[in-house]
Amino acid sequence: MREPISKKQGCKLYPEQNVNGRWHKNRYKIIRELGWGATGTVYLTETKEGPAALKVGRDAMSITSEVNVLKHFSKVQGDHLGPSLIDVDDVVTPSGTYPFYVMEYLKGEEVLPFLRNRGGEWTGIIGVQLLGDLDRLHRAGWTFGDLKPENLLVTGPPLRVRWFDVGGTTKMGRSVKEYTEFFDRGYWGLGSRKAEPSYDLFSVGMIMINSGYPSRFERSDKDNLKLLVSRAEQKPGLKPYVPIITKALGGHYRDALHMRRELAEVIGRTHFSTRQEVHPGSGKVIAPSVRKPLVNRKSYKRQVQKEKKRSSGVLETVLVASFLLLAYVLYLFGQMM
Ligand SMILES: Nc1ncnc2c1ncn2[C@@H]1O[C@H](COP(=O)(O)OP(=O)(O)OP(=O)(O)O)[C@@H](O)[C@H]1O
Repeated sequence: MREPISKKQGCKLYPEQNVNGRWHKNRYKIIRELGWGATGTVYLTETKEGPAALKVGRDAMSITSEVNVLKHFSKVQGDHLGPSLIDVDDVVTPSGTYPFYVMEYLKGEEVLPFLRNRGGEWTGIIGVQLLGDLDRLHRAGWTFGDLKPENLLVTGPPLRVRWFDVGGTTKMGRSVKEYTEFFDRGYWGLGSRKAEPSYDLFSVGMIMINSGYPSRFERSDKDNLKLLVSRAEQKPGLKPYVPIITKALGGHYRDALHMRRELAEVIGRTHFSTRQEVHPGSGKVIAPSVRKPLVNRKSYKRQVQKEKKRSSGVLETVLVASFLLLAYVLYLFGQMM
């Protein structure tokens, strides 16, 4: 006898089971469970068009509310805000009738492991991508609410952060529907749970801190802003972003674009600036590593002659290095768009 995939949800689906939509008559073959949350269980399924994710819920109300958010997202902007919606229907099983929806299957890497294996610039790049998406969402009158690494995936190539679990998305001005303490400014005593842009920007700051502290940490009884900033300062990968994190946690950004612009500037300044120096004799650009101290006139002349001989090689190296750097910068900036 087959074992149910999951016992946590009302409706149990099995590998190889076919789910037949009651109204639209589409058929979905269940492959395996992807995960489960408060409103239902998500399965990987096979459709005529390829793999998809099917979420079956316990009650129609929460499923309808998620479907409405996904529909709204697709109107807000093409393809980054949440998975695209494919179908909405009911399935009839021996234990009852359950609502389900089918969405784009997001295949990718979890954000924290992704960042752990890359340089600090990627923390900024993921932040820039996220802030661009948040800006579109905010301008449409919504806040994401429960923004945390567990609700994000890095898909690609091209590498792109994507969101799922839209259950916490809340209309501006209301109280956020769902939150997770570490990313919630209310928990840290640094603001209210009112759904507004600064609520999500606080969470972006906390996601950046979380990238340096994967196991997270608890609040203190005293000044939590000071605690969070000092934690960020202790991680070399986060250090360049400390002024931005501080402003986000303090609620000083008026919108996501403002924070995005400053973050992009810091990435450019910190990770892609090269200190080039000009050789006093030849006037050519030399890399800092080949520069030698000039002691007196004789040694200076000798050094100039030596440098002249070496300069064509150095120039070549500098050109190749600059070209590679430029290619890398263009690649990374391409990822931010
Ligand atoms: N479109 C998708 N593509 C791939 N995996 C998905 C997709 N949607 C959800 N998942 C997986 O299924 C899990 C459960 O998702 P779901 O949105 O139901 O709940 P949650 O975010 O874990 O919890 P809650 O709804 O309680 O906040 C996710 O953690 C993710 O691993």
